[in-house]
Amino acid sequence: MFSQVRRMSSTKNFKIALVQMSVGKEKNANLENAVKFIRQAADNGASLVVLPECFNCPYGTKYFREYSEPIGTGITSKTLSNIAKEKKIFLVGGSIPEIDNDKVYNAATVWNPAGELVAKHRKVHLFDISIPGGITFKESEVLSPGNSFSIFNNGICNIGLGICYDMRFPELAQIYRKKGCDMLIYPGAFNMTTGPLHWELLLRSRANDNQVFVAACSPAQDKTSDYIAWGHSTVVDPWANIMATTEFEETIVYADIDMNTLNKVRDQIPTGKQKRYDLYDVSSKL
Ligand SMILES: NC(=O)CCC(=O)C(=O)O
Repeated sequence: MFSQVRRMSSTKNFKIALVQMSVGKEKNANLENAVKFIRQAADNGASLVVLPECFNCPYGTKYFREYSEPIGTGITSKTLSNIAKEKKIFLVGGSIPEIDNDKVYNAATVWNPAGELVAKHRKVHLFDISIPGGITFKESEVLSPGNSFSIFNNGICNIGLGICYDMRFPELAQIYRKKGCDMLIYPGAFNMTTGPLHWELLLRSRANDNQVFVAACSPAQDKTSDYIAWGHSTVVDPWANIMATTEFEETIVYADIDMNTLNKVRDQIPTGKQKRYDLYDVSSKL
């Protein structure tokens, strides 16, 4: 029922690492910190390394334009490309504020082991919420939304990308599954109001709805920053089990991804084949 975008290898396993790093106001220091953790993750056997949302810039609308840079030619792209090539890994470069034709996007990049850019995702759903006594945030004051789906293949499976608030939209995840994805990755930075309530629930829901692996990577918590991140970088399997997680500290979260897990759940609870597309549909317009 679901199309397959591309299968490249008979290997069925790989190790993923989520770098829950501290992010401060010095862009160069953030880049150096990211590189240090990426090296460590690769040396510990990870072939796919993920950075958090906004890993080179504090998360806040007042910072996005100032820290923005073009993807491809900016210092962050060069740094990520070089380290992916040096360690021969796939690298999901969290997200950064990207500038393009004077518009600013919250954009994730993916680099292959040759250091080539293989995917870019601009956050599709902007984080505009207002919870009195909790949190008010309006990304759309500064950012423009992306308008596309973003899938890459790490030689083992197809992986769909979203950024943080994107995980609240089950349709995006469903379309990725329909397009043949076996894993979803969300660089993200939830907060102390919605994090405790929804972060794990959303990750496990997207995994369970679609029978896919889900990984979400947050910055570490910094109580002195304007925006206090929830942390809790997490990997969930297609049964909705939490495979690996953490709390607030700077650390790396590792998980061994085994595609046999995915085949088992899809055989044993075959919801993918039981959809009633004669009654309903969720479809991509692209
Ligand atoms: N950076 C974000 O998109 C935050 C999303 C969030 O906290 C939420 O509750 O959703």
